[in-house]
Amino acid sequence: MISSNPTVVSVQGVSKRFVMHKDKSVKERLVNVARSRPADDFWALRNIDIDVLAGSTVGLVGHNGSGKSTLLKVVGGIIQPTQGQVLRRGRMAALLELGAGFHPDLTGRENVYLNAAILGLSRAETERHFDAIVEFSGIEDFIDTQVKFYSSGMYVRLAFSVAVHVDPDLLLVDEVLAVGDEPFQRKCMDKIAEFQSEGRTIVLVSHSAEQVGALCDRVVVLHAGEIQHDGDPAKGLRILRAGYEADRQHAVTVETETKVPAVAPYFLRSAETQVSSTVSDELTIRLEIEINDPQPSWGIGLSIETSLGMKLYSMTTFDGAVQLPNTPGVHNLTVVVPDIRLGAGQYLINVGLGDQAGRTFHRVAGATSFESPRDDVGHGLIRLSPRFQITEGMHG
Ligand SMILES: Nc1ncnc2c1ncn2[C@@H]1O[C@H](COP(=O)(O)OP(=O)(O)OP(=O)(O)O)[C@@H](O)[C@H]1O
Repeated sequence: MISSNPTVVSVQGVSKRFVMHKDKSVKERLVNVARSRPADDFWALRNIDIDVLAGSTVGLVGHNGSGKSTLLKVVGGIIQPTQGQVLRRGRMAALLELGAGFHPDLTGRENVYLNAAILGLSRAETERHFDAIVEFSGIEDFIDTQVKFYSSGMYVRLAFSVAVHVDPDLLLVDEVLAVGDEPFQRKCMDKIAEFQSEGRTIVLVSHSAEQVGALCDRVVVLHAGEIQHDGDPAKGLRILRAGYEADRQHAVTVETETKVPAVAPYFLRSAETQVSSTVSDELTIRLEIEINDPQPSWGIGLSIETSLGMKLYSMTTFDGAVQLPNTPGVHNLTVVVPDIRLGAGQYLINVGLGDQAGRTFHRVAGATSFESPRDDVGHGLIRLSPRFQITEGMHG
């Protein structure tokens, strides 16, 4: 394992151009031969600089088509950059796309040997790991079947199993893990956690904010082939969500443009959240609200959701008959939620300002977020502190 030089991967000024052939039909293509129509260039990556340090887990996130898989393939040396270079150290194992790496006509067993050899293991080393590889994959009964008869889940099981048993310094994982069933995904997550504790380096592409939030210590957000954020995972996921939300709001705005007043009567200027570490599980939400044009009634709606968008709770001040100020100016409001016992992870708070008639003045999805600390015992959506009582002497 690498320890002397902390950089395992260095992506330097990488850009990747694809040539897009837009001809749609054979006929069109035949017609265009004569005219030799110039192809369109498409830059999937632009000027990417990333140094991945040993022992870190980097998540590549972004909208569809933002360049995540292309970047991972460039890191893995599967495709060459058009500009710039990638330097890598140590043994790498990559799970990039379904189908890559295995030969369809060979059996699972033969592919394990072939794959391990490509990844740099000797035959003797592979033999030593073989049983563990097959056992982890859980496809013992099909190990002597040609892999072209495998289901995509069986395929990923075996490929992941090989990848994690060849002692890689660097593991690259694309969305493929999403193909496995839930128990296997769980197993993969445990394996990845084990890799992390062993100080190995992981770069993964995922659409699951929950997975990225739970696993990564660094998040790179790609947008149209460029780095939009590189660093703090919670912030990266917020930026990603804000992007989704901007797209959604843009769609809404286009629809309702004429109905939105230039100055909202009520406007959320800022929101922040704190989880108190001294008072157990107390959540404090601070809102800064600007009142421009007082209306007969107004209220605040709050909801809490997981980073994956599962709504856990929602309320409005109408439910609680809360007295809110209603004079023009900026007002600071604090909401204290005692005893919020959520499992480890990141949670988002959506804030909406509206009236009882159902009008919305201002709504901000993911206005603020908070991190619930890791629990000592177990894991889940809620935080529990189970106590075990052993009752002895029951058998007389
Ligand atoms: N071989 C290729 N030839 C031409 N264009 C390509 C090729 N591979 C990728 N692209 C284009 O490059 C862009 C980035 O693709 P990429 O697969 O890296 O995106 P992504 O962020 O992984 O997307 P997704 O979330 O949909 O998997 C896309 O617009 C895609 O159409």
